Amino acid sequence: MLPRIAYFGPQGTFTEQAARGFAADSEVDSELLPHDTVPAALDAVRRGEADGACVPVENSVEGAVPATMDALAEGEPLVAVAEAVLPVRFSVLVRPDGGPVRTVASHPHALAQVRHWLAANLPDAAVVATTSTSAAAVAVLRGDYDAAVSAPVAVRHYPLEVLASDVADVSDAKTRFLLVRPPGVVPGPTGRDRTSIVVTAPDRVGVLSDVLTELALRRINLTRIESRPTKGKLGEYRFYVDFDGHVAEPRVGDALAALRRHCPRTRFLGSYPKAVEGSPAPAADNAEFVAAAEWVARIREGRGA
Ligand SMILES: O=C(O)C(=O)C[C@]1(C(=O)O)C=C[C@@H](O)C=C1
Repeated sequence: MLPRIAYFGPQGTFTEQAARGFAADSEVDSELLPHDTVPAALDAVRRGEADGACVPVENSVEGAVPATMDALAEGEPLVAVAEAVLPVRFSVLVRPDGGPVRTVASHPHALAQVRHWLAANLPDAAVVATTSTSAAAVAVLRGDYDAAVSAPVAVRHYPLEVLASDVADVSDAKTRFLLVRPPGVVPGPTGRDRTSIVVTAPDRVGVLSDVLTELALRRINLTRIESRPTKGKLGEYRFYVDFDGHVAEPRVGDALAALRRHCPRTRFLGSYPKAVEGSPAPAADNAEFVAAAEWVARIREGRGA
């Protein structure tokens, strides 16, 4: 399906592992194309140089990945067709000939997940942010820094030594990744799907409440809501909303139409199978919505009341 998958690299990131999982599920052999930033991976798809891109969206400890949120809300639309959730535990990598660790580098999300470990084990090391966990490993190899907080697989790609493994302040931390591609036919519902949208709320009283009410009225379970500034006017926000269900389901379609009436700048970011079971599958009471829509259709056609 997706012969070329761009991902947030370089090689050895958690995102590469997620991309490998998506590639393994694909019916065709996929080539994986590393990019140094999330926007670069997404732009490769927009330019037609890749058929899809794998990007991180949120981490259970540090929250949303802003680079991904912004890049999905802006530019040519892309839609998610699959998600993956990976456990996140880190290795601290050093050069084999390295001396004392005075600097330690990683992606800000990774550093935030090992803050306590660093304070306890490398209290004197200066902490430096890099574009990704693997970019930190590359920089250590180059001699720019002394240690990298990386994905455990990074040591297979770079000739570094493991100073510490299984490092994580929160032992069951997880990161969620999306596989996105240009808009096309939405994969069919599976009965345990998630829909993602981004809504730019007009500046009027109660608009966010209207958005949430449209979902609640249709008994649609909200799984995430995040806000980010639009970067235009101060005080103008986008809301990233994830909920259970698939655009093909009548009540989800109804809700999306209602949201679009409240907020004309609503962007569909995809309906895709959930990677983790959580809230109850929404398929159970879809029947009510289908039956009610059929009742209205019969009235309109003069076949009932
Ligand atoms: O740098 C990486 O290895 C990534 O895949 C990025 C990322 C993130 O953006 O959250 C992914 C998982 C970890 O939580 C830390 C970093």
